[in-house]
Amino acid sequence: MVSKEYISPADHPKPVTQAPSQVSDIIAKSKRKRDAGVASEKVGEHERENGKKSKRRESGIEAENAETTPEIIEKGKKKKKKEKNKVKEEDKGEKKGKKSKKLRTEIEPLEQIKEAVDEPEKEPETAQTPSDNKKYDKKRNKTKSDSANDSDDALSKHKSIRQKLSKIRAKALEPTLTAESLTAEDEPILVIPVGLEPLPQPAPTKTQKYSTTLASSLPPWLASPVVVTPTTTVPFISMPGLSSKILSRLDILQLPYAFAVQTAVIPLLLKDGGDVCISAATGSGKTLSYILPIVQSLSIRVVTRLRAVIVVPTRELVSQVFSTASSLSSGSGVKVGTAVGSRALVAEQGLLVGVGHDNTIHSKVDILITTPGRLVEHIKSTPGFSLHWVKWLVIDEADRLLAQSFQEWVDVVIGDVERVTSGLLEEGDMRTVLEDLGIRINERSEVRKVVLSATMTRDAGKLAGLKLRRPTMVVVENAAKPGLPVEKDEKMQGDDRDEKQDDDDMPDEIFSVPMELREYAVSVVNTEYKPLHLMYLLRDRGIKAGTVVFVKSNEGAARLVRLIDTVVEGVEGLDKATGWTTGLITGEMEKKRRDKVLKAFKRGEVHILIASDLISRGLDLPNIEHIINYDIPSSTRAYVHRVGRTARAGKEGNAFTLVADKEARWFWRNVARGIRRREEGVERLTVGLEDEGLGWRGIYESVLYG
Ligand SMILES: Nc1ncnc2c1ncn2[C@@H]1O[C@H](COP(=O)(O)OP(=O)(O)OP(=O)(O)O)[C@@H](O)[C@H]1O
Repeated sequence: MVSKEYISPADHPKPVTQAPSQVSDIIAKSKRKRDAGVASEKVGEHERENGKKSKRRESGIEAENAETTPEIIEKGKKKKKKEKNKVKEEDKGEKKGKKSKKLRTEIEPLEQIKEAVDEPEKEPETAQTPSDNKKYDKKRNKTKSDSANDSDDALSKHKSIRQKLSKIRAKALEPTLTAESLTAEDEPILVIPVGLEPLPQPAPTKTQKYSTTLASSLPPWLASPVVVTPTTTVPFISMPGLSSKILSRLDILQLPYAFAVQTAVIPLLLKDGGDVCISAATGSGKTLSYILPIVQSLSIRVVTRLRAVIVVPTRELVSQVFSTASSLSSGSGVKVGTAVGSRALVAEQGLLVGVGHDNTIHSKVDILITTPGRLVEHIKSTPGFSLHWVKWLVIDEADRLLAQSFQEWVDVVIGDVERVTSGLLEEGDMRTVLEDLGIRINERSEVRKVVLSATMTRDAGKLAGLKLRRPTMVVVENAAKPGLPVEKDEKMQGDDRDEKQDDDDMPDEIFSVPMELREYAVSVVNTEYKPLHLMYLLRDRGIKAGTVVFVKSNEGAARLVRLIDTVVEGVEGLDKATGWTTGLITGEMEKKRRDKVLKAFKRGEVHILIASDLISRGLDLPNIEHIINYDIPSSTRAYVHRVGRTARAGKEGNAFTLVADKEARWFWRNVARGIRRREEGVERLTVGLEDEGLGWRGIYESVLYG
């Protein structure tokens, strides 16, 4: 049995184990210098402190003397009084400052008039109660007893105030928009309410609101991404930095041209740099954009160590990414492994780590593709499983993964890789000194995070947990038909929709679907006959295969399969005429059964695949031509992923959504208008029901009502 004790921090090789003696001398000298600098700074501080103390002593002596001199007492009182007045003035100013800007602009001229007119009465204003009056008298007496110099000062001050007031008065009486008809004789108090009346304002337009919210609420790296148009393409052979081995693999795989996302992301990841977030439509080739640089960078390694971890949300996606990584790395010696919850943990541990002759534990894989929950299990309970050497951390379908906690996976995984990184940063001090001396050292680089989705969140708060370093956002976007950002309130009003499910759409997010996708809304006149609408649609559009029908629940999906099968069986020869064979795939099925159905669908033995949202993300099946949203998706984001199972890698595809009356408002606002898509937009379709008791309807009715 392997034990965790085998991996002590001392076992981890450090980038620099021993500095050359000459170097250590220099470092020691530089340290002494630094220490001396700190010491002299401290002396300086000490001296400053002494200076302050002596000043304090001096003022202390002054104060002592002052106690014995009546003139100085008087001066002190005056000073206090002045300070008191100053505070009052400041308070007044602060209160004024709190008024809204709008009110200020409207009221200010009026207040100036009011102050000017009220000025002579200002003093009595402060003495309203008998006690106030006494205080006021006292104040006056005190003022009278002031020295002759002071009264001269007061006189000149008073004069200058009066001059200022007359200027203000003159200015305020100039005709203006707000106080056009005012004169000095007007009673200001009567005029002020006029200024409070709301001024006519231009009605705020929705477009303004969207653009400002989106731009202003984002940090600069999210607000100004690297934008690539989806039609951009270059031959891999002309892409700088690709090794001959990789080029020959691409050649074997018959992939001569890089897709748009790959043209931007591959060169970025081949160079050193910060983390990268990628937002590109479904089926645009995001997987290859990160697998390729990872495989190339690892193909020069000597020892197998866990250096890349790719996290995806489902087991199906683990298999899919594994297949891309394996085919690209074939012949390079890079070892790819998977970790998924469906396998026994112990069996999987044996596949991921092994014990060498010298009893040291080593990783059996360079790249691990895993679901988040299983990754956490290995971190916590697999002896010798370590993220210490991890150079790449990929989070695919990031918006979904970040929305779900899976044993607090973000904290556990990021916490683990951050520990490694912070260790490197400490070593970085030493590195800087060495590099300053012109000495290059071999170093491990920081963990590089690659975060992807077709509906990448622009919520910086959600991304914060990933602790991104110097991030760059890459967006593959067409500007053909800009969609309006989704507005949260609109969605929440969506009839019988589940608010919680809608929560993953941020207000003001903009989504895109592939340009090759044609979209239709099929209106469901009578929801009782919804399954029939689906069947008529299939029949009328001549759809025979390559179709995935999305249903909102596992139960609903299973029910729909039974219903269609029964109706089809009820009409003699119908199954032959339509050519339909149905298959079911939902989350509650065993992985083995799910794989079987998917394989049958891939082979074309299953024509209509009825599925829950389990396969709505990432799944890449080349023969999907049609997507049917039998149940309306739970959010705009969910719609984008569902329909993205077709029209992939530049191929054409169709998406149909059955829309009941009560869902229409939400659909047209959020899906039809809220997504960037081809010029044609979403087309309306209707299917006509047969008369009662006739044709398929007759069979359907007899199945349901006997
Ligand atoms: N350069 C290329 N040339 C031809 N085909 C490619 C290229 N890159 C990727 N593909 C193919 O495009 C399809 C879609 O790629 P991928 O699954 O990576 O899309 P994606 O952007 O991850 O989509 P999603 O967001 O739905 O997961 C795959 O079948 C893949 O093999």
